Amino acid sequence: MNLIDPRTLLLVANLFGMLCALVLWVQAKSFPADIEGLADWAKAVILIGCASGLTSMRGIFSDAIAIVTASGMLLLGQLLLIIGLQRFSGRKTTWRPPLDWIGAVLLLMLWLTYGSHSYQGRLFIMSLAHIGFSAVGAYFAWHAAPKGFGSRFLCMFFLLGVVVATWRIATLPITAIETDDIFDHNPVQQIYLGMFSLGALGLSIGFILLANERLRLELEFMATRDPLTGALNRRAFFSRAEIEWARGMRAHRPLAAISSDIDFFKKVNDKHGHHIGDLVIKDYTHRATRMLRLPDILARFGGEEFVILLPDTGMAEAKQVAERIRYEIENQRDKNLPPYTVSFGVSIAQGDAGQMASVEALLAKADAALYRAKQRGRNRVET
Ligand SMILES: Nc1nc2c(ncn2[C@@H]2O[C@H](COP(=O)(O)OP(=O)(O)OP(=O)(O)O)[C@@H](O)[C@H]2O)c(=O)[nH]1
Repeated sequence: MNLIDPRTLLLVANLFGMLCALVLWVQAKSFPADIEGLADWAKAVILIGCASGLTSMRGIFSDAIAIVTASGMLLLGQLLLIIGLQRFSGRKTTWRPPLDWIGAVLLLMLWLTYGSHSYQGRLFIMSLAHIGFSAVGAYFAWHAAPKGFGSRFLCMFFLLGVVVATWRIATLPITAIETDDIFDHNPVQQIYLGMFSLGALGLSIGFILLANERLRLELEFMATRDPLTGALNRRAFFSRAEIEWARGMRAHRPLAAISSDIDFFKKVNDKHGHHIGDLVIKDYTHRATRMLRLPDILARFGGEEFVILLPDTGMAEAKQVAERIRYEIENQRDKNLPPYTVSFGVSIAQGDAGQMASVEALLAKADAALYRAKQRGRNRVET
């Protein structure tokens, strides 16, 4: 029975696989350096493609090439998929036990080819190795960030690899005809080959999707966040603040803004160096953020200057928040950082139309209050 010519299917799937390798290669060259693993995947897909190509040359090339070398390339390709995923996830790469196992499998393959001439034995061993790699791949794909469609798609194709190889082992006894031909006309073998070829293609597409999702998140982060602290930048702050402003006005709810500035920050830099200055800025961001509620927005406007927006918050409460942060910064010191203090200026819009014209006007009032706090000795809250 001939469902579809297996050689044709293998050839077409490999061709698409090579195109995916090209895409992965271009991505590896053009994506930010911290998105790792793409080059490993490109190499892996090429290795797996070449292994399938050699396999399809059974009878033309010697068994040492068409069986043993092809199996070695296939296993190395599968290992590279895992290595690529480990790099992508920022994990330590594990070459060593897997390379030893691959060596052991190849010795066994040599014996099954030239010693016992067991086609079924070779299928069994290779399916077993495939189950192992696919299961590990599914684990890493599931845990890869971002946990979006790409990670799930990739995980599904690895799991499909586990299922297909398990099914192939389970059907070995009922297809136990010693044909010694990978392209035998047994439908189980044809489905296995087809699923295997499409599986490699699906994995490549999954990894491309995953890497693209990571890139999109990184670009989004770069466009909206301050790189030093991870706090919102000025542009992102205003787009969020406009929404809160409109919401507050419509519901007649107050909206508070707190401007803050680290005191004598120039001295911190001069005395302890720019690196410690950076750590102080990060420390302030981290600790102030921890003391805010979920709808509150903290943004770094540049240097040591920060703005906090508190939706649905009146003057007394906003002043309390600023005072709490000021007190915490002054009294709960990180022993590895120099002591520092922060000044605050608080302003609110009551939520009544006509009372204050815009977010900019609200911030200007908070800045004026901050200026007074600096004038009146720093390390204080003014309204
Ligand atoms: N380490 C570090 N320093 C920065 C950064 N951005 C700005 N600065 C420094 O922050 C200092 C701000 O100094 P000033 O504006 O004079 O204010 P100040 O010394 O904090 O004095 P007051 O605000 O009046 O209390 C400058 O020396 C800047 O070089 C940054 O990202 N990292």
